[in-house]
Amino acid sequence: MKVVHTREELAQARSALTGSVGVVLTMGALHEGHEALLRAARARADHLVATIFVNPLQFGPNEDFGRYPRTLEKDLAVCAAAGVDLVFAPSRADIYPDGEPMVRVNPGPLGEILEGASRPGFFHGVLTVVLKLFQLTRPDFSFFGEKDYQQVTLVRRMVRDLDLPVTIVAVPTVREPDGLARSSRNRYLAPAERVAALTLSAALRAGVAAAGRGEDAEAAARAAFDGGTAKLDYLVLTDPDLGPPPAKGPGRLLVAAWVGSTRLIDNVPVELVA
Ligand SMILES: Nc1ncnc2c1ncn2[C@@H]1O[C@H](COP(=O)(O)OP(=O)(O)OP(=O)(O)O)[C@@H](O)[C@H]1O
Ligand SMILES: CC(C)(CO)[C@@H](O)C(=O)[O-]
Ligand code: BAL
Repeated sequence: MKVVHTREELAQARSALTGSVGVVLTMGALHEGHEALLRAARARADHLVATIFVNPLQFGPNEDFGRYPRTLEKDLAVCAAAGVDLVFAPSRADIYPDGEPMVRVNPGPLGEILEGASRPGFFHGVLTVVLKLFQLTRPDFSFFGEKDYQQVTLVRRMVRDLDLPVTIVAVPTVREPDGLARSSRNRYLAPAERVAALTLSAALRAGVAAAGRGEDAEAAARAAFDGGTAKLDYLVLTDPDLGPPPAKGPGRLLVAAWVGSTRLIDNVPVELVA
């Protein structure tokens, strides 16, 4: 496995890769969710590239950019075990040599709802760095987790609207045995918060069960959300493209909540029966 840090080193290493290239973009602190993306990519492409970069552009001024876990040595061991051929772990100056970019990707109206409403500018920052990392790594395939459902929805939309030559593959959410969606931010949780965090996935399960009985999935999920020490940000039923929910057919149930000072998100597919 080759590890490169600068865009020049990356360009050289990338041009040596012949055949198809699958890229997994991460912010590091790798866990089993990332490993699932790496496995899916390994199975689909001739070469596997992973990027590790905590993108300052997608963090708000009061968010956790400073304390976001940075565990490069461990991450490299995970990548090596997963069969990664090339890791790109750039510095801030490598990605943003002129400081903050003046030109950014505008995610449009879907970028202003849900995560975008709670984290203003978040999807401008995400899509801008995703586009830059696509330009630098030139993937045939790129793999994103459904845990960040709005993110993969917007990345697909960017690829379509801007004619990017890459196929986006969404990978189902990997969970802890008790249902909590794996996330790098779970490590912020104190033991009591770790218990409280279970209310996100429990609420979603209640919504899915209610939908199966022909009941209101969103109302049931809200009723099941235990606001003990968790504070609900949003809990919304949509269609698979994040539009208004259909009366019948596939939908998506999405939740975000604060558990102490940690903000967690989760979502599930839900089949609506009229
Ligand atoms: N539990 C999971 N299952 C599947 N994919 C995941 C999971 N967690 C993260 N991913 C995916 O891994 C990629 C990199 O995500 P990132 O490095 O931000 O990890 P994260 O655990 O989502 O961290 P954060 O705590 O910032 O949400 C994204 O495509 C993300 O959706
Ligand atoms: C896609 C991404 C790597 C862009 O910084 C990030 O948002 C993430 O890790 O999900
Ligand atoms: N996992 C999405 C990136 C973020 O929350 O900043």
